Amino acid sequence: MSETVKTEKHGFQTEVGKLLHLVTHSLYSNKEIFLRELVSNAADAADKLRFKALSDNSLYESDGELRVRISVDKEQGTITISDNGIGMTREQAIEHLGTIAKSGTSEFFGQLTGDESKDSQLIGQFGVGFYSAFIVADRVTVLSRAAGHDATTGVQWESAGEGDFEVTDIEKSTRGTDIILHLRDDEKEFLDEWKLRSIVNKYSDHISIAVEMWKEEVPERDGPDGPEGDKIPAEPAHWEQVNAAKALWTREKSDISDEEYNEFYKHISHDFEDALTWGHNRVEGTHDYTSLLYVPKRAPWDMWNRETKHGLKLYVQRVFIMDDAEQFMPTYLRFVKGVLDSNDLPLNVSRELLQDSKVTDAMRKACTKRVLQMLEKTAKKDPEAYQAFWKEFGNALKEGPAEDASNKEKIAGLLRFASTHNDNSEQTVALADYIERMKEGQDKIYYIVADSYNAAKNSPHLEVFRKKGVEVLLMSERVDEWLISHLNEFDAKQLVSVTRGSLDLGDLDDDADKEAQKAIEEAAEGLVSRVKASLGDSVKDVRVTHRLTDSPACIVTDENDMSSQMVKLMKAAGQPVPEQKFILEVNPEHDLVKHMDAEQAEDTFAEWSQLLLDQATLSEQGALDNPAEFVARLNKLLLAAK
Ligand SMILES: Nc1ncnc2c1ncn2[C@@H]1O[C@H](COP(=O)(O)OP(=O)(O)OP(=O)(O)O)[C@@H](O)[C@H]1O
Repeated sequence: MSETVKTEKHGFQTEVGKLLHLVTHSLYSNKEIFLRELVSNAADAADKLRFKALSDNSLYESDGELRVRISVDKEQGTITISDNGIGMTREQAIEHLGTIAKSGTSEFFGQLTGDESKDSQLIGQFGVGFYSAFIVADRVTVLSRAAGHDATTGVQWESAGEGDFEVTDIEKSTRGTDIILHLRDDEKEFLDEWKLRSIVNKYSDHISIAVEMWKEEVPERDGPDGPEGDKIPAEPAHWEQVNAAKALWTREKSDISDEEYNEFYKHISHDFEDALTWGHNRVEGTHDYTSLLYVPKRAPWDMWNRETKHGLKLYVQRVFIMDDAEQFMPTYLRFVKGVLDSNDLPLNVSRELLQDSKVTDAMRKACTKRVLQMLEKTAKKDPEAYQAFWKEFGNALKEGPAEDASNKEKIAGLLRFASTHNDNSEQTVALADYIERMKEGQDKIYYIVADSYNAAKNSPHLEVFRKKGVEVLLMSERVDEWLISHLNEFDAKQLVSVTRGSLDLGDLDDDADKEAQKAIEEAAEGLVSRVKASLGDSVKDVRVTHRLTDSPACIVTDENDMSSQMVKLMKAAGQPVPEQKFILEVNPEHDLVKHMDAEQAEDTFAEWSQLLLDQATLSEQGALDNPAEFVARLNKLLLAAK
């Protein structure tokens, strides 16, 4: 019976096609990373096998020495990266090498601009993995056989990196995967063994499995005493280990260079850029573990995608257990990458077991603290780098006070805001900076939350603060209202909204100020009760303002009511919200209010009152329930004033 070799053609998932196009057209400035990516995959395949073999030792097939081998064939113009890791079945090869499993992939491709330099940076954040092979190869052949499967179940996967790939059944006696790169004509420089060796050294030293390269036979040679002396014996051709093959985190901190830390970071994160900062710690005592945690420079493209996996790489006694162990990092620090190697957890630990383990809790607390300390250190030592971090990750950190009450004060110390102090939209002001600049007699931190930076900056509520030279934090991100509802104080100073409740400037107002306010209030009693009578139920209250100097009126949220920003957020989330009523504050010193006060006809006075309320609502909320009615009323009063 003749054997049938089943060959099938498959189209790539659309996104893979796009990714391949970008890989071949945008990544030419950093070609050598293909080796890092493929060796990384080989090391991952070894890790996965080691993990599976914990419960089924036969998977090693009496070959437990896991390694990656790199060889070149100058005549064929190929480089082969060969591992004896977990391998792939035919179905796995089709799925893993023909589709991208990450959620949100199509959104990612939607972000691409067509501008090659911008896009190549984006791909860096996306991670190209296996497809980086096509940077240097115009054809890639993958031969694989899954551990524990029969030699006849091997698969050959082949593609020229365009629309499709071909898979064929093959026999493969050895377990694992060979990736054969048929180099493009202009990439033949990578056939040079010394070049290849130096790239492997650069990228693979910290990888825990051996990376080996073929060393040709060295014939017998003369020794130091020349042709008459002893000969140096011939060295037969052999596979030579070219990396240290010691997991980086198991080494002494003092022996590891920044470059090595960064290479390892790129290995675990697939980032193209160096990390911003990292912390490497060995903990002994009640718990015994090593953590190596990195803060990236740039936010991943899918940081705001709820389904994105995040978390640390978990090892137990140096055996890889799982990727994306999210139990060790709170969500607001989801951008942290790294490795955790525990000596306390059992080797058969599962995600479920991690969920309610005391060991997990302790490590999570400690890792969270470490990251916050790393950030504090960066903020202190390198404010510029911290500012760059804040731009990328600030909005994630702002989720911290709500999620992690025990570290609230620490997180608050790391927050940065725009403020009236520098009067620009850059978020650079720390709460500690604010406190340092507080006025004599000031005991509170004042802030405003509005829909946009401009709305916050120009809000009438700031008038009195500007007049007195008191700084106000300007907040306008969606997450700010959420943040501020969980952050009531910092360094024992209360955080107070300038648009809420009655304004209490405490000792910022001196006795003369208070006297003057009292006099104005008394003089305006009649005016206030007229406005109250004409607006009736549409407001919660009417009173004389102490916040305004230039505007005629403003609306204020009552102390215990939900802020208007929060109402908007809840509405947007489809949640039921109570009807909102505001307190109208009027400024009797303003000419418009004086003019209105002098109006004898009650119905015209009522029109003015409504106009005042609408104006104040507009400048606070940016919209009115019935804008046409407002315009009609305004026109009527303008015409009457002719
Ligand atoms: N040498 C290999 N041995 C076994 N499986 C492999 C090997 N190389 C790739 N794969 C499989 O192909 C999948 C896709 O690889 P690829 O490098 O594109 O992405 P990834 O490693 O999953 O993701 P990322 O690179 O972003 O971490 C891998 O997840 C793995 O399942």
